[in-house]
Amino acid sequence: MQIETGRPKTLIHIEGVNKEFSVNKNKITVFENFSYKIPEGSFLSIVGPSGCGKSTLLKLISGLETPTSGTINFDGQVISGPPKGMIYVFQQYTKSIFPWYTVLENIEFGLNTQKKNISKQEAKERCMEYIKLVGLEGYEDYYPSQLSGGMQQRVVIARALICEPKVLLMDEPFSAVDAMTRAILQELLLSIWEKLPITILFVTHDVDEAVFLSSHIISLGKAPIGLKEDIVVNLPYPRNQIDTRKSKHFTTMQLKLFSSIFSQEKGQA
Ligand SMILES: Nc1ncnc2c1ncn2[C@@H]1O[C@H](COP(=O)(O)OP(=O)(O)OP(=O)(O)O)[C@@H](O)[C@H]1O
Repeated sequence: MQIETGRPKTLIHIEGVNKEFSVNKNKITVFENFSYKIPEGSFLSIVGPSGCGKSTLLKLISGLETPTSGTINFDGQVISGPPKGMIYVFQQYTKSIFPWYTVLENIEFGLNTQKKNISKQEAKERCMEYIKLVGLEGYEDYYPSQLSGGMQQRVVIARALICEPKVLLMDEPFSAVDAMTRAILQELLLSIWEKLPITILFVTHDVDEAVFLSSHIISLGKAPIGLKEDIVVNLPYPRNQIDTRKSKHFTTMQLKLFSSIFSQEKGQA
């Protein structure tokens, strides 16, 4: 990955962003003069107390929300709507896949949004590549209702990846599955990130998950504080759920982030 080969290029540049919402004539300021550079090839997690603006930041980067002022550049272009090369994966996988399509057809749908002129055979081969990548080989003819929650989320991930995005935006993608499935999906996601030339932006409430996955973490303060901590996670890849968690660096970082967010949440409660 880029992050291991010296000085990485900035892929996304957030410059002086202000974001305000108006609700019933009340103004909510989420970001004030927020700036940040996201390195190409990084796995960046965004953490912070509830309501600090994690999802808003992801939506601003994806072009689903517009900054009140300031700019966000992606690959040298100012974002003014959903840019090509970014795909959003939501928490609620059940709402993201088509129940009337099989696994293969769901993934083919992703492919068809990108590549119109490929043969049926070529499309099937490409889909099978991604089905294997997410560990769903043998399930290609199953319908979503015949799969577990974790398997459905794998379908969503494969459908996103087949579009060959430069950036995968994930908003709490594993929060609706049980703890063990989540641990398995975390390892799967890391193995994919290590294989593909992709940058992942990942919103999570779970600092443990953020430390396990990320090369970089930003911790946001209560709105409109914006950036509170900017951390490079110096844990070697490949990581796994047992050895990585045994590391002293893992527990130190996890505790530091947890106490910072917990004290802010407690102050608010
Ligand atoms: N479309 C919107 N209209 C009005 N206010 C909004 C809108 N979207 C977000 N907000 C407000 O912006 C602030 C940040 O919300 P956001 O969802 O980004 O926070 P978050 O850190 O992702 O929260 P959580 O951890 O609880 O999911 C909140 O006060 C929220 O009410």
